[in-house]
Amino acid sequence: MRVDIVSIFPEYFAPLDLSLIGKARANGTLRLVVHDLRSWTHDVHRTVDDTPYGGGPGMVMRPEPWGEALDALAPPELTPPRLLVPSPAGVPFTQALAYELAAEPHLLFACGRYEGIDQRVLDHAATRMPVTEVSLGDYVLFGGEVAVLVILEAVTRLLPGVLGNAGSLEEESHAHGLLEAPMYTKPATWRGLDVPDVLRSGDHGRIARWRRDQALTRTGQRRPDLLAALDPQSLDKRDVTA
Ligand SMILES: N#Cc1c(-c2ccc3ccn(Cc4ccncc4)c3c2)n[nH]c1N
Repeated sequence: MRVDIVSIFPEYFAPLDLSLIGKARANGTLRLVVHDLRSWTHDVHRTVDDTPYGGGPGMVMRPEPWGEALDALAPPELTPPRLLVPSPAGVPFTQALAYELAAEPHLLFACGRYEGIDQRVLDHAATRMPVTEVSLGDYVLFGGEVAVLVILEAVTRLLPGVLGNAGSLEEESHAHGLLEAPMYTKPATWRGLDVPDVLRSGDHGRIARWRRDQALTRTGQRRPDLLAALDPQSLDKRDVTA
C-alpha cells in the first residue's frame, strides 16, 4: 500500500518510523511519504491560510497550495488515490472503514489545520478521485494529524503480514460488531484475584461460549448501540438463551 500524507507539521509523523508501522515501511508493505504543504507555496512567508469569507473566527487554509499538492500527488496519468480528509464534520471512522481502506492501493491524507481547508479543494478533488471526510469522534482537535496517526495504525495492522498473529484480528473488539471478552494471563491468582476457572479448563468449546457470553454482556453494558446494530442472523441461538 502506498500512503501520502500532506501536512504543515510533517514532524508530527515521526512516530511512524517506530514499532510495527516502522517494520511495515522497512519491509515494503507500507510505502509512506510525508509531504510539507508549504512546499507548494510560492511567497516569501510560505502562506497557507487566510481569513474566512463571510467573517467568523480563525483562519481557513488557502486552496492554491492544496490544489498544487493534490495535482502533484494524484497526477491524471496515474490511478487516482483515495483522498481522506480528517474533519469534525466527517463520517465516523470505524473498524469497517479501516477494513475498507486496508484494501485500497493508494491513500492520500490531507491534514487540515486552523478552521479547516477551503471547501473547493475537496469539491475539485472529488471530480477526479474518491474523497472521504472522516471523523475520529464527537470532539474537536487542533488539526488532522492525530487523526491520520490513528487511522494509519488501524489500517496498517489489517495489512497482510503486519500482525504476527493474524488470528488475533478474529476475536478483538469490533471484529464481529462486539466488544472483546476480558483477557487474563499468569499468574492464576494475583492479589487474591483468580483467573476464571473456565479459562483454565482446557475445554475449548466451553471457553469459546464463555468468551462469547462475556462479549455480549460487555457490549450490552458499554455499547448498547453496537448490540442494537447487530444482524440477528449473526447471533447464535445459544446467545439468546437465558
Ligand atoms: N478527524 C477529526 C477531528 C477533528 C479535526 C480534524 C481536522 C481538522 C483541521 C482543523 N481542525 C480544527 C477545527 C476544524 C473545524 N472546527 C473547529 C476546529 C480539525 C479538527 N476534530 N475532531 C475530530 N474527530
